[in-house]
Amino acid sequence: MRWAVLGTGQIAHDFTIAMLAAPKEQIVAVASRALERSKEFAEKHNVPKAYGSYDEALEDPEVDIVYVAAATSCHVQLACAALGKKKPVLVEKPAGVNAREVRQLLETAQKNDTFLMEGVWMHFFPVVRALSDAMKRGDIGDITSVHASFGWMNPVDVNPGVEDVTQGGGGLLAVGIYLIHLAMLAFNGAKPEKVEAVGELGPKGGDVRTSMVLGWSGGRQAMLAVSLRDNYAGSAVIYGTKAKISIPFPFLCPTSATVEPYDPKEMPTSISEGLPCAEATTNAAGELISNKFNLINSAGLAYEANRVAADVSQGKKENEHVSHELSLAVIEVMDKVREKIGLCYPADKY
Ligand SMILES: NC(=O)C1=CN([C@@H]2O[C@H](COP(=O)(O)OP(=O)(O)OC[C@H]3O[C@@H](n4cnc5c(N)ncnc54)[C@H](OP(=O)(O)O)[C@@H]3O)[C@@H](O)[C@H]2O)C=CC1
Ligand SMILES: O=C1OC[C@@H](O)[C@H](O)[C@H]1O
Repeated sequence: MRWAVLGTGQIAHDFTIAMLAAPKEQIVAVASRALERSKEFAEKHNVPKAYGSYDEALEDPEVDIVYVAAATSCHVQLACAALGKKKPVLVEKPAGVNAREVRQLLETAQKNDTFLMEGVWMHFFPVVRALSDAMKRGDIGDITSVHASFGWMNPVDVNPGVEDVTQGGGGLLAVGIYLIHLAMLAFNGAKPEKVEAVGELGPKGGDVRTSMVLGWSGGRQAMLAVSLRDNYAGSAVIYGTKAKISIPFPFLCPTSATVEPYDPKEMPTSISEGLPCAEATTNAAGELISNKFNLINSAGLAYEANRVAADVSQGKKENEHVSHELSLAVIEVMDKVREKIGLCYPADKY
């Protein structure tokens, strides 16, 4: 498939590099609000076309599919514009800043009968798929609780965007989303019935530390924490009645996990799967690119891109693991968390 990337930031770079490990996929265009930025990006990554506006990329008949990699605050507008042109869309997480935006996006995809998926790449890691299968088989027993965290010390002066409310920033939407997805995966996709949260807002308005306790029927719980001010462990444990699953850092893009039965007669099982980008992958200039990602394990973005391309080729309109229903359920939980911690986005006013 021929992809256009909208945006030239950290994840746009990482996705473009990761795609070198997806030989059937081609990035044919990159678009930015500023032509000099898309030109620079195109030169660096050997992308044939550079556009100085997002709209130009959407008008390009040689673009089969659009990856919305711009700031969260413009996801809905850009993704709806692409869907309006009948271009299938992979939109970075979160798909929108609130449930109203995500509903609008899902309705636009349905109205245009065009593929849409929110880029919660965690679901496409082979380790996550294997764990999901193990849970469905009952290897862990009945799941009782999930404990997970992710956090880092964001240098706010250098990277204000990630916590800036005007860009849809804040720890909850940036990373808390994965925590909620993991918990819902463990509880077979069910939405929590109770949502409690404590949060702290930073100087750019976004939350910089949020802890959530989610409750499901039968006393099942998830204890989830995100921080942009502390190096949290970034690991996860899923407890069941027969065994526990441990996913080490970085749980949201994992290359390993362990299933440990409580019965001492049973042996623990290790699951591991390396990243798709081969050590020797090079760019057009023959330089090694495998160590040039901005973010951890970004090579795994190829898993997601391959799956999306396969779905689109098969005429699907949504993905089975990150369904429209799941995207909506998770943003509804995040809306409730935001209410508890007093986090508002400009788009909440409309
Ligand atoms: N899946 C994953 O692992 C990750 C996903 N993300 C998600 O990707 C998205 C982008 O994040 P990231 O790449 O880190 O962010 P960056 O700040 O690095 O890049 C964002 C890009 O968005 C474009 N943009 C459009 N409108 C605006 C605006 N009003 N303000 C600022 N930038 C704007 C800019 O491109 P230009 O100026 O060229 O138009 C900019 O380069 C977010 O939604 C984030 O949640 C982020 C990191 C990891
Ligand atoms: O989406 C994300 O996933 C990976 C993290 O390292 C990153 O900061 C976050 O935005």
